[in-house]
Amino acid sequence: MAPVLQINNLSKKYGSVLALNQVSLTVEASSVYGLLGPNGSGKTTTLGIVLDVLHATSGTFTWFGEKISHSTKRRIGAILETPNFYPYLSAYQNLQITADIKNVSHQVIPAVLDRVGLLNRKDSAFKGFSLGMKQRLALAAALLNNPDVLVLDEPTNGLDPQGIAEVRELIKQIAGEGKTIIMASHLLDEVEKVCTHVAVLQTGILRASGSVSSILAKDDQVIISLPGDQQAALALLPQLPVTLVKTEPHQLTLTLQPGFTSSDLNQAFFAQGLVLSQITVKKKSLESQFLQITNYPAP
Ligand SMILES: Nc1ncnc2c1ncn2[C@@H]1O[C@H](COP(=O)(O)OP(=O)(O)OP(=O)(O)O)[C@@H](O)[C@H]1O
Repeated sequence: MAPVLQINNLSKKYGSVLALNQVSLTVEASSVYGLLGPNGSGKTTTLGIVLDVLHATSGTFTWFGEKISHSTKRRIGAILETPNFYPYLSAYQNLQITADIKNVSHQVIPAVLDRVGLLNRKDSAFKGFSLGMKQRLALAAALLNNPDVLVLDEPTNGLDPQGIAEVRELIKQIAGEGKTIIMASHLLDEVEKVCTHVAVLQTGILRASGSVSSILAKDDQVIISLPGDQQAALALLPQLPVTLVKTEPHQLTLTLQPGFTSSDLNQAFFAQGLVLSQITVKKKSLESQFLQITNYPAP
């Protein structure tokens, strides 16, 4: 099956500013793909190009293996900026207008409002909605034509903690129904909580991409507690695919080479008659990984 979105060597210049520099990435079906990067790194530019709002200076992209067209656009729901709903009209009336623009039957509106948890507020005026409710209505509008993929630019920007939690939960639920989601975010924590895959952009350059878990898994540290003979443990380490990071009384901190798990480590010690009282895997946070990828000084 063709990927949902394939981007090949995309570049974009605004005058002398190179906003995107030869970016390539692949978004597979049913993933929640985060475009992560600081302000000005090219996230919105990337989304604008693939949604046909901006023109690339060079490079190509395909949706579902095809060039963008009316029929591929029908399979994409997007929120690039907070939509301009009419403040005095109700949620339902606003969606009627969007449905007419999208040429979708009004019959789907109650189900879509229910989907985003706003059915009980369908007759309330938009102007009285909280920011989180407004964003959920925007998601409802994007879902009206039952797209295969949702494209969201900073979907929780400006929301309070409750609104953030609501919108994140909703995105996860929508993803759980098999839809692909592509979202730009400058929030590491958000990408870590919501996304399955991530591309890290910095000044228009793709610094890293892959599954969030594979990026997080790099250089995980394992802390082992040894009530017994530490010298025997230290003597065993050179025979194992591990690197010793720190030695403390009754405790060693190690990194494991790919493919060698903490349970393999436990077994290797046990086979030598060394019993570990505790193994703790300390995952490298996405933040420290991100800082390393972008060469920012660690805090
Ligand atoms: N219309 C424009 N004209 C000139 N430069 C632009 C324009 N739009 C974006 N840029 C520049 O292109 C670069 C990438 O901007 P872009 O908005 O894509 O980044 P971003 O990662 O989405 O950032 P943010 O999170 O701040 O929206 C920045 O240097 C920005 O100043």
